[in-house]
Amino acid sequence: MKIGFIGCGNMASAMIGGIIKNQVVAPADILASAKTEVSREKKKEELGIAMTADNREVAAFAEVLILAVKPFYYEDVIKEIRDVVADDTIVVSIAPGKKLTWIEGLFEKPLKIVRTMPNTPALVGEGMSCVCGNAKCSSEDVDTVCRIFAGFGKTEIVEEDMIDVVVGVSGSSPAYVFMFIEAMADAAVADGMPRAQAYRFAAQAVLGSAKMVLETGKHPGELKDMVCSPKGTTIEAVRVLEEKGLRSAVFEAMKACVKKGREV
Ligand SMILES: NC(=O)C1=CN([C@@H]2O[C@H](COP(=O)(O)OP(=O)(O)OC[C@H]3O[C@@H](n4cnc5c(N)ncnc54)[C@H](O)[C@@H]3O)[C@@H](O)[C@H]2O)C=CC1
Ligand SMILES: O=C(O)[C@@H]1CCC=N1
Repeated sequence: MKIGFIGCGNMASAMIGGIIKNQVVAPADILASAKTEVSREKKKEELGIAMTADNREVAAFAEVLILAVKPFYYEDVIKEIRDVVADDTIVVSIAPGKKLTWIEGLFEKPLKIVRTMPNTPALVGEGMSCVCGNAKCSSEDVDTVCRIFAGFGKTEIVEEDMIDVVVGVSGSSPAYVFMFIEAMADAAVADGMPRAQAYRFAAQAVLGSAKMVLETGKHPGELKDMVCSPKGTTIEAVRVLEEKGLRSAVFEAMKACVKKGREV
């Protein structure tokens, strides 16, 4: 299977890294485009794939074509490539807000379009993404995209409306989690821990906690209660987090994120 990426920024690089590491396809079966010679050389070296300046070359090469530019470039890119995209190519969007009908309309011919929402932990094989195909896609086409995305993490099929929510809960959420890790590490540094060690402790605590949610099936509140010893240290931290509005801050942040995605 030939996979093409139009644009090779943060998200495409994370996906390509995961695809290669997990041997979903060989590096020779991936072609990506980038605008500048400097970034083409950098990505060639970093990812070991072929790079081109020509989006139309990528579009003609790909059996699965991933549009990995910012949402506001979608219109120009689709207009540039639409006459070289073969009728049976699976076109994959990773952009928030750009609806299947809008993308279909721009191609001006019936095509298989799949909307997805990945996240950057794809780079380490721990991505979370969703997938939603248009009416032209068979279940095999959707499976093909799921297989690619499963190469760099977990993936679930959703209804299109749910993609806006996925943007908030997994597409963008690594940023909030990194902020949380950074904040915990800052506090540890303030108490005397060397910074590199503080990142290791904070990040491993987040990783282990996430695994407990996924692997025990217990309610997060129950897992929290298991950490809070009576008259102990943790309940003091919980009290302050509630007082400072952690839950409300996360809730409001995600509402703003999802709203922005709907407006794109
Ligand atoms: N960064 C993330 O965590 C996630 C990003 N996304 C989506 O992925 C897409 C890409 O986002 P990022 O990788 O973060 O952005 P980015 O800015 O890192 O990468 C986009 C790349 O596209 C290139 N580009 C722009 N116009 C181009 C053109 N006409 N032809 C070829 N290349 C062109 C840019 O030079 C840049 O390298 C966006 O639609 C974004 O919403 C989705 C989920 C997560
Ligand atoms: O910030 C953004 O717009 C993209 C979409 C989801 C994560 N990053």
